[in-house]
Amino acid sequence: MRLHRNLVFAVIDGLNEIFNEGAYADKVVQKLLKRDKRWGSRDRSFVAETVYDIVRWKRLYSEIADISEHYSRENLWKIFAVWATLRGITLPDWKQIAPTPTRRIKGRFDELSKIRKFRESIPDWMDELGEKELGSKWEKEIAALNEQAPVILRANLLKISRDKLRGILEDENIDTEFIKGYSSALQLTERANVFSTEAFKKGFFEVQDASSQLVAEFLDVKPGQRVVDTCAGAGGKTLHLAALMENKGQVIAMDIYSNKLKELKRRARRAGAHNIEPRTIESTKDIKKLHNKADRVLIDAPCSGLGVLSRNPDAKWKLQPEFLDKIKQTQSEILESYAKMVKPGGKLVYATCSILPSENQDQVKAFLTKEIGKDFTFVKDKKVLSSESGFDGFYMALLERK
Ligand SMILES: C[S@@+](CC[C@H](N)C(=O)[O-])C[C@H]1O[C@@H](n2cnc3c(N)ncnc32)[C@H](O)[C@@H]1O
Repeated sequence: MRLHRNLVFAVIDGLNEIFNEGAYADKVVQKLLKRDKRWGSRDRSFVAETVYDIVRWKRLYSEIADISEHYSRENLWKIFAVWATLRGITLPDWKQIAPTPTRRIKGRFDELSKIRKFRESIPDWMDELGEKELGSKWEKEIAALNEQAPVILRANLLKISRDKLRGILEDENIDTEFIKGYSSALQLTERANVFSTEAFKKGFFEVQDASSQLVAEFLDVKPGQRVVDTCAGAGGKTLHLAALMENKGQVIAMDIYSNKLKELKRRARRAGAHNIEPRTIESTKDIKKLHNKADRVLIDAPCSGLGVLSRNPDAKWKLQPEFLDKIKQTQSEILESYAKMVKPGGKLVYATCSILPSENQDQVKAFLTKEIGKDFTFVKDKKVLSSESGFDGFYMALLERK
């Protein structure tokens, strides 16, 4: 592979923003891809994949390059040289790239690969926490979370069947496969920019991981019901709920951030989902109004996101143990408060994209001992590990109000 100067410079600029300015990798990559209109799809994938790769393996590569905390441009070039060397790419003779001893890099790689926190490129605290919470499963799980996530689509059954969508995408040169056990999902056989397809513009599909597609189904919604999606965000699961309800009944989509709900509205228009009512949560009054009123409540709780590291590798470096303590407190408060919206006989799903029992089954157990929790019976739960499913790590529990 020959390295192109303007592409590698784009990568270095992107890493600088992510490592030094606290920018989110997905936003940075989105911006970088707009930098040069002449870039073809291979150039764009080089930029996106190299940035993500280096973010994912930041700790390992930094150790190999002997870099401590300071990510000066000079150090970013050193990390890039490690990335290229380990991939067998011949380094060009550019002044930014210092002479790089290939044998030393490979030797350091072999040596560091014997220690999990380096091999899997994660902070010490995360490795300790993963082992404490998941025991012997952690080793395989963190390895799976370091794999590049596949691109999965959810066919929007309000507009098209999964079979038809597959054919339409094929006509646009995008090949997909069905995934057994996931009724609306299509997996891309090769990465492609699906957002530029006509099918996307017409609202025929959403990009949504296969594990995430299990959540709305777990809530067992029926057309005509009143469903509250309490942490709706930009609406990934709201749109799925609307489709499962065949546009009949009402989905109240709530979140504390109105800008996310604005995006949800846009997506709902594209998807042809007409039964969604976004409502920003301004105060507890907005929740109280709905006490005992919902047939179904979804709590897709804010969480550590440890189940989706494949998609968001920069979370390894952004996440802090203090945040985890805070978010667990929020999860417990949300569960206790929002459960009151379920009417007698109604159902509640508590879900996270975390793999940690302390954010998942332990939260549900604790909830069931609270005053409101005693009104509920536990029906079932599903713990999705990335190492077992091949998709994002997720948790979902179904409870029923007596
Ligand atoms: C896991 S994300 C939701 C993802 C979304 N359901 C989807 O499928 O795309 C959690 C959401 O909870 C929201 N949130 C955080 N604290 C909240 C609270 N106290 N009440 C309601 N929503 C909250 C966040 O803004 C975020 O959008």
